[in-house]
Amino acid sequence: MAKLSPSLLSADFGRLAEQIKEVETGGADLIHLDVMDGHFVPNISLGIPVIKSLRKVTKLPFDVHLMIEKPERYIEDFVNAGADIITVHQEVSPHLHRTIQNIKSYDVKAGIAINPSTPLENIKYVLNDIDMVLVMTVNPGFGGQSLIKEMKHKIIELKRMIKDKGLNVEIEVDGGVKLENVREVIDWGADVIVAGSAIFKAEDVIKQTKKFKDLINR
Ligand SMILES: O=C(CO)[C@@H](O)[C@H](O)COP(=O)(O)O
Repeated sequence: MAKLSPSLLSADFGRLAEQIKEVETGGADLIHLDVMDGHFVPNISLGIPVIKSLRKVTKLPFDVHLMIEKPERYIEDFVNAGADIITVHQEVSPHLHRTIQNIKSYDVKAGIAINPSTPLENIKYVLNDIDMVLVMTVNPGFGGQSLIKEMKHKIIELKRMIKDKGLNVEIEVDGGVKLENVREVIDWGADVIVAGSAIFKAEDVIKQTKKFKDLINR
């Protein structure tokens, strides 16, 4: 069964604790935290102290997506802040294998994120070492964009690669996932669904999270 990881990027930043409780009540499986540095992506979001404070609010796993340059410098800080999964971008990690080893040395799950234009070839030789691939289905940096249709083929191909190698690697799909297309995205091969604006911009966040869960479990 696929899991739901609501992205706090579209939440009300003045009520983050409350909004986490709402998606938890609605049945969220993880909490997706987007960290942006204004360099790798043209936006700045939240960082280590915010994650540390939010860690007291819930026991749900923290799925931390680092959209930052030189992520290897901050792995220990994010572990100490309470991350359960740390995902770094392939595009900013020339020593990706070393960074993965570093994440795993803390007993935390390691994910690799790839931008829409990044080929699967770039992660082929580290697939054995990771727990998750985060496929960006929008250009990273902002919530509320539309899913890039071509990513369907990437997700299907990645699923086949993982299956052929007999690996236990999850595919997380991030960007433009709505109630209208979540079933389709799961059919392509998604194991973890990230949804930001489709959840937090809804009038009733608890009800909307439940709707996502119902569709995912169908
Ligand atoms: O990483 C990102 C954006 O860079 C995402 O996690 C977004 O926050 C997803 O938002 P929606 O497309 O679901 O609104």
